[in-house]
Amino acid sequence: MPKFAANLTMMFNEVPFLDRFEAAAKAGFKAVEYLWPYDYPAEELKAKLEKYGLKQVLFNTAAGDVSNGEWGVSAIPNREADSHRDIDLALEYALTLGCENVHVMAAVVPEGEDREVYKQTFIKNVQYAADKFKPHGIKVLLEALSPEVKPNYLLKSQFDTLEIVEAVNRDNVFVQLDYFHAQNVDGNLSRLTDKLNGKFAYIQIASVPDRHEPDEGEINYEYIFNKLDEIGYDGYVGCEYKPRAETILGLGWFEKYK
Ligand SMILES: O=C(O)[C@H](O)C(=O)CO
Ligand SMILES: [Mg+2]
Repeated sequence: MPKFAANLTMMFNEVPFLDRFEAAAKAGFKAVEYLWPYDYPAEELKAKLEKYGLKQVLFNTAAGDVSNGEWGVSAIPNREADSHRDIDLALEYALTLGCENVHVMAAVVPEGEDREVYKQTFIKNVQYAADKFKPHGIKVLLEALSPEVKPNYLLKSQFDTLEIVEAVNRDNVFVQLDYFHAQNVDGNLSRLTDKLNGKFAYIQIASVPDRHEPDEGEINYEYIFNKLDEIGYDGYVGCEYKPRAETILGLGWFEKYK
């Protein structure tokens, strides 16, 4: 049976971020993910995790200058210093929070820029992250994002991500398989899961097309969860969805997995 993590960036928005740890624990979650921890001292977040008996299972490297269209810097040429600074900071937070997975964000490739240069830049920076994280048992996760969510992001298809994972050639680098993006871009989720088996170490879920709870839309998540059990997937499943209404009202799907 999958192990679920509440995404505190997208869920429980009824309360301020620091109160979402309690809300997630009260709702029955034992693990949490969120996009970025950097607005808070790591020790403050660690105290929340300990108080509510939660495991931190994922967060991202910094997004960069979002107001200027950035969504990750580790694939941007001539920004290696920023990338390594973000990776080092992520390592500090991961060690304090006891988090074993860090999603190293790539970058948006502006129109007219050479995607190949961005790709080669990303490979080198991911190797840096992998080598820094390895001694601490921390995995590097790489994720493709659908153009609907993030136009011109370097990684679009799950196979773009797999190509980078294989080129990086480190044993602690894996695909972060977000079925919402995978359905929007690649489809054929059952066969995709088989093809990526052994190459992914983290899953995220949301309905398609509306990115809500996994009990609606075109993905049969009950079937997917059974498939993950069949292949022996023992990682986490992040609930990276926008609740239709108040979060707790949409958690009926979760009852049987608590
Ligand atoms: O948006 C997503 O699906 C990613 O998981 C993320 O955290 C930032 O793009
Ligand atoms: Mg995701």
